[in-house]
Amino acid sequence: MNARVEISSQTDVGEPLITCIELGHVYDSGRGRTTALGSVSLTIGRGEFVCVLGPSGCGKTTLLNILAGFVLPAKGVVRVGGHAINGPSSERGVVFQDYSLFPWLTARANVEFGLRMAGRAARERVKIAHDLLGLVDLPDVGEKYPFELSGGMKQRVAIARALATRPSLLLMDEPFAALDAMTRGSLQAKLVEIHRQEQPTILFVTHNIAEALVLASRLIVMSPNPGRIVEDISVDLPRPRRRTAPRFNELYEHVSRAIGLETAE
Ligand SMILES: Nc1ncnc2c1ncn2[C@@H]1O[C@H](COP(=O)(O)OP(=O)(O)OP(=O)(O)O)[C@@H](O)[C@H]1O
Repeated sequence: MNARVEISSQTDVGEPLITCIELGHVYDSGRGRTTALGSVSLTIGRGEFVCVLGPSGCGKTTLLNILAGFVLPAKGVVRVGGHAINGPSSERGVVFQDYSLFPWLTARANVEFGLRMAGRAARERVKIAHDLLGLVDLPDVGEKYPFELSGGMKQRVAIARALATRPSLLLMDEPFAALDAMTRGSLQAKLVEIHRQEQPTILFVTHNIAEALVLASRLIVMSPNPGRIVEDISVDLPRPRRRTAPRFNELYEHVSRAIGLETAE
């Protein structure tokens, strides 16, 4: 039976933090041009937790990299906090899938890195790193190097590092994709808790529909050729989210269809 599912779209985002107007990007590799983003218009409010979903190649990472300041868009307008993006900034914390910690620095020095770049005093850096390593449940690993940490621990340190400068925006590109299911579940719960406590705006790219439904208050579903937004869904599930709840499954099925998946993951 294919029951009709009521889906509410996001309408009121409160005070906007991110504004994209007809954002487009084309990669020209010399061997051909790829339109990674067609025309993306999007407003994200302060404090929202937004997951971006969509099949491979629909432009999720490109959108994230534009917001991070790593990629200059070919056309359109993009503003964060009312300002145009000119490059990377400590206002925007970034966490990638592959941990991307500096291997020659201890966990504590990794967390302190952005603060050091910003010229913050040593005593203040030590205190912030200590507090953030506590927040991600790693109070005792400060003097360890990345090679001494598990994948889940490294990703916790990467989250602590991204939070150190208290960015208004946290950009996360499949940060838990390489982790086993148990570690992934515990980091999802940790991130929900961090969002509740610190209230950063989070833009989180994932392929995993269940993960998006556990985390986000809003889902942006994208489609490829060219990359564009096809659905903007308000996640009306109470917290803590239960994967067995009928509404969870309804939304799961709806998003699967929007992405073009026939079967559940
Ligand atoms: N540096 C690049 N040079 C040329 N083409 C690129 C480059 N980066 C991405 N592309 C192309 O742009 C399109 C969008 O890529 P993007 O990585 O943004 O998609 P995605 O949705 O994040 O994919 P995935 O889920 O597989 O990570 C794809 O067709 C990709 O091949």
